Amino acid sequence: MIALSGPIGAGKTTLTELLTSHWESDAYYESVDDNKILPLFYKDPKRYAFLLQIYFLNKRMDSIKQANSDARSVMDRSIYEDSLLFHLNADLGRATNTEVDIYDSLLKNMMQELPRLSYKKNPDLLVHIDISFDTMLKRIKKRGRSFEQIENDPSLYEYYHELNKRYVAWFDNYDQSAKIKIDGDKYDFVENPEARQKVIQLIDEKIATI
Ligand SMILES: Nc1ncnc2c1ncn2[C@@H]1O[C@H](COP(=O)(O)OP(=O)(O)OP(=O)(O)O)[C@@H](O)[C@H]1O
Repeated sequence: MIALSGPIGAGKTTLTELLTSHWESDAYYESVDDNKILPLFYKDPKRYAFLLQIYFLNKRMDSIKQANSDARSVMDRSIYEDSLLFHLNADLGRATNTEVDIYDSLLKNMMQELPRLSYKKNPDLLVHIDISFDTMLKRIKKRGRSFEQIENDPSLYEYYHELNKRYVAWFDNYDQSAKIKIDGDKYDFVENPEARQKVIQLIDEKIATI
């Protein structure tokens, strides 16, 4: 089981498609278009931050349960990034300390590996797509989801900036599985076929060492 991570617009969905078609394995996407809480959250983060996180935890746990049976299944986002996003939101005053404590202990409880459980919840490999803040902004704009646009809400600029910054330490500290970082600025696998081949090769080489 492979989990992808990376900031908004890093290309997680595209890389999930590339890898699963390369390996002929199953992809597990968390659809943004069907998520009814996400636009509400962007409109009123303080009110919906905690509910959104519970929604995501539930969805990601579902994917983990389905994906674990296949060594090459790919999930388009890691459950641990949700925690990064929630803590950022909490630091911005959009969740209370009690909500954060409950969330942290729920995540820990859900992800604890139990010796008698027939399946493992943590991925075999985390593939992190690192992109610069500049690339992140360009991709968000290009994709054009209205609720993500800075033109509609200028405070998102700071939010995205801080999120991009926190991802660096998040990846450095991540220790739930083997991990590999892909330079998404250098290898634009979304647009460039050569970069696609290179990224697949890097990931295949990493898997061979696990
Ligand atoms: N745990 C979370 N808390 C708050 N917002 C979240 C969380 N997870 C995802 N989001 C939001 O959901 C939207 C989709 O994010 P995500 O990075 O999963 O997909 P994406 O941007 O389509 O990724 P990619 O372009 O890399 O395929 C973004 O607006 C992001 O901020």
